[in-house]
Amino acid sequence: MIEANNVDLVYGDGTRALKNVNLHIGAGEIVYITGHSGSGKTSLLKLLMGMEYPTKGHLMVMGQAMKKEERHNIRKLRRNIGPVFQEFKLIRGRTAFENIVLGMRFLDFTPKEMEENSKRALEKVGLIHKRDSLVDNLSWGEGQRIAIARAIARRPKLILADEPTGNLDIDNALNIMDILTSLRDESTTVIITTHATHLIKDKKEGIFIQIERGNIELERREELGYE
Ligand SMILES: Nc1ncnc2c1ncn2[C@@H]1O[C@H](COP(=O)(O)OP(=O)(O)OP(=O)(O)O)[C@@H](O)[C@H]1O
Repeated sequence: MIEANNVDLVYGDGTRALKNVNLHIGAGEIVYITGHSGSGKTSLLKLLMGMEYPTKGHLMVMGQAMKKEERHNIRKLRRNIGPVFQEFKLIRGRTAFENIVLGMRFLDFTPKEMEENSKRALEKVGLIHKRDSLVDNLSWGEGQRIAIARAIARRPKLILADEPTGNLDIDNALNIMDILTSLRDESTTVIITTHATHLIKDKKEGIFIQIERGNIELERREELGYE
């Protein structure tokens, strides 16, 4: 699913945001990335989405080489990626349902599939009762859950969530974490960044990656034994 070999990311002003990153992440994994503010978490997700390109090294995402010359193909690859970023940019003046459907446009879904996928996504985030509410009237936490619904309704193979719990209170934050963790299945990989390590301390399976100053300092893989 993701193969990074000796990847560096240097921004235009010379900031070396990622240094020698090596990563091997398979399909159906759950990955938690932690690190202090400015450590490089968002930069890593930007590389995985093709919003930035490696300055050095090789990066493959779902079989696609992530480099500038491949821009056209990377645009197609994005159809299989569900981003959940902190500024979740819901479209005001529209309902929760409309926002989710708008996230599926241009993706070859039939109207019936759009309807069914949106309904399933709203159920998954526990907000089916807000289907016809204007997003303007939702709480911040509800808005974030609609943003997750919008990302998953497209049935992406890779979900990238950047600080998805923002400044939510602990109960809401844990709820969002649980929803995101539950999206992982055999074919769907979920990657979540957070600076709030207490939100993942009870997670018993997954790949735990710690980034500091652009370096991957620690990588731990935990598998849950099935009885
Ligand atoms: N477009 C840019 N141009 C120059 N430097 C940048 C750019 N974006 C990020 N940086 C720098 O790269 C480094 C890593 O930033 P990044 O946003 O990836 O960190 P982060 O771990 O996501 O931080 P936070 O938790 O605060 O969001 C920081 O030093 C940041 O200032």
